[in-house]
Amino acid sequence: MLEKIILHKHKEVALLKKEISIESLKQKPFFNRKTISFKNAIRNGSGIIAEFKRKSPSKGIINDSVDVIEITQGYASAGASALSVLTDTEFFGGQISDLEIARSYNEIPILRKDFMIDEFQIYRAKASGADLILLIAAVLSPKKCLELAQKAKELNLEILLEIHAEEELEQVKEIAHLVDAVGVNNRNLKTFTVDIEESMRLFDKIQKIKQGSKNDFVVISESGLSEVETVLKLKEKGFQGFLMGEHFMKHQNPAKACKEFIEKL
Ligand SMILES: O=C(O)c1ccccc1NCC(=O)[C@H](O)[C@H](O)COP(=O)(O)O
Repeated sequence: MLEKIILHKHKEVALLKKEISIESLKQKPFFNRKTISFKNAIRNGSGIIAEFKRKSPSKGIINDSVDVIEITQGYASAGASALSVLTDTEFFGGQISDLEIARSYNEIPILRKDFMIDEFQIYRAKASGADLILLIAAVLSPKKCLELAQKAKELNLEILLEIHAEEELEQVKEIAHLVDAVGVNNRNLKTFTVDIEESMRLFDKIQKIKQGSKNDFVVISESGLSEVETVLKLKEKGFQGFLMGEHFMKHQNPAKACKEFIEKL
């Protein structure tokens, strides 16, 4: 699935680069805004990163009759530390305008959740109001990952580096000095099964890298989270952030679901 997404992403980005110049992105009002620190927000709040997600390859349509303003404002009022907004259209039904709208109506950090493969997307993330971008180790060579991380830093964006498996820890080592968050994605992208134990297995190894790098990034668990007890177990292990999409979005009132979840933490 990841291969299929990335193949499509290369075509999408090539087309966009023909239509939109980096110079024009630099002229957008959000491009020069002061970003809000995701890392600080995670450390000082509930740790919940609430995701705006209409559909996904694993679940199909989750909720496609949703209003981005109502839901993201609802998440923020519910006590989410940060928002994650999916901007991929083909596989997740998102739009870059979802991010721009969410930015216009919220004052908490926002992750542009997309498959970043080219610096153009980082300029676009900044121009559309993101505070943080996602780098997925499984789809980037170490060289590309470093290049994109450096570009993000140059634009004052924070970085969430996502891993799925132990083999990707090497990549964490390579750019540990640059990242603001390391996330373990519990979803196996071949089988789509989610296993929270993946987070548990990798936590101590990530901590070791963190100590070695002397960079105090936050550690996040992503995907398949739906039980308060699971989040409490992950918190006890040492995880600081929890990325949750489907559990809130499948609810008739995602903001209410988010509020009730955070109240129980
Ligand atoms: O969600 C998917 O099906 C998916 C498939 C292929 C690549 C990425 C995918 N999800 C992206 C995410 O990381 C999740 O949206 C995020 O962690 C929230 O997960 P969940 O709470 O399970 O909706």
